[in-house]
Amino acid sequence: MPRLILLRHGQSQWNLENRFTGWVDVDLTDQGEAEATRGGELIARAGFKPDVMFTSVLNRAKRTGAMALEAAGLKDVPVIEDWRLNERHYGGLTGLNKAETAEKHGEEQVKIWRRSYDTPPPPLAPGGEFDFTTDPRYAGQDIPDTESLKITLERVLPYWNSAIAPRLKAGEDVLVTAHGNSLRAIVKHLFDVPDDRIVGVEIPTGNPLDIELDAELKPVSARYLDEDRAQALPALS
Ligand SMILES: O=C(O)[C@H](O)COP(=O)(O)O
Repeated sequence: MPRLILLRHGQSQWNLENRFTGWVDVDLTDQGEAEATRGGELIARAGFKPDVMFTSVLNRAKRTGAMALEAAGLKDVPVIEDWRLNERHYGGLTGLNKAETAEKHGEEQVKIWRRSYDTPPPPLAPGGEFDFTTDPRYAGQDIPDTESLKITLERVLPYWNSAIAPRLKAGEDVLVTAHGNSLRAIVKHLFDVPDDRIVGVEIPTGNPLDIELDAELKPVSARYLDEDRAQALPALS
């Protein structure tokens, strides 16, 4: 049975500062690095040896994956990176402090922007500090200026179907190191979570989510490897 581990990056500088991050390339904190290493140790202890690692193009995910593989003694695992595994694009909220934004717009509005399935934040104004359209990593790509989880899923899922699922269907084991919301999109798809229930799914930083899949890639079992930092998982159907 194919085995999939989803690993959200370790704590980033802007997780610590409570700022909307999205596509900004902030690095891991010391705690984030420790979480990545611990994630790798747990992966090794669980006997997981991925055939391939997929990651986003953002450093916090790439570094978490590299540190985890190193800690697991699996440095030689091939790595494939793609922007479609990036964090959801936080649009005009990018860079703002989450608590200050809640004071300004109200808790309820910020919750809608953060956790509703299909309400995107306001778009990012072009030409500002966080305009990614000139970033060479996205050259030639039709990139968004804001994303809800639904929009995020609509670019994660084609990549899942074309690049990741075929490897699992071929019987390979796969590690995906990515972000809170790109991983929520994958979890929504795999566990068939209804639109109004995905609000309750939170993925902790640096805690490997170990999922055993059947031949049709339906989850057969799922658990966080660090039980002390686990969050509730959707029911297996
Ligand atoms: O992009 C961000 O700010 C975080 O990584 C995820 O944010 P969220 O908890 O608001 O979804």
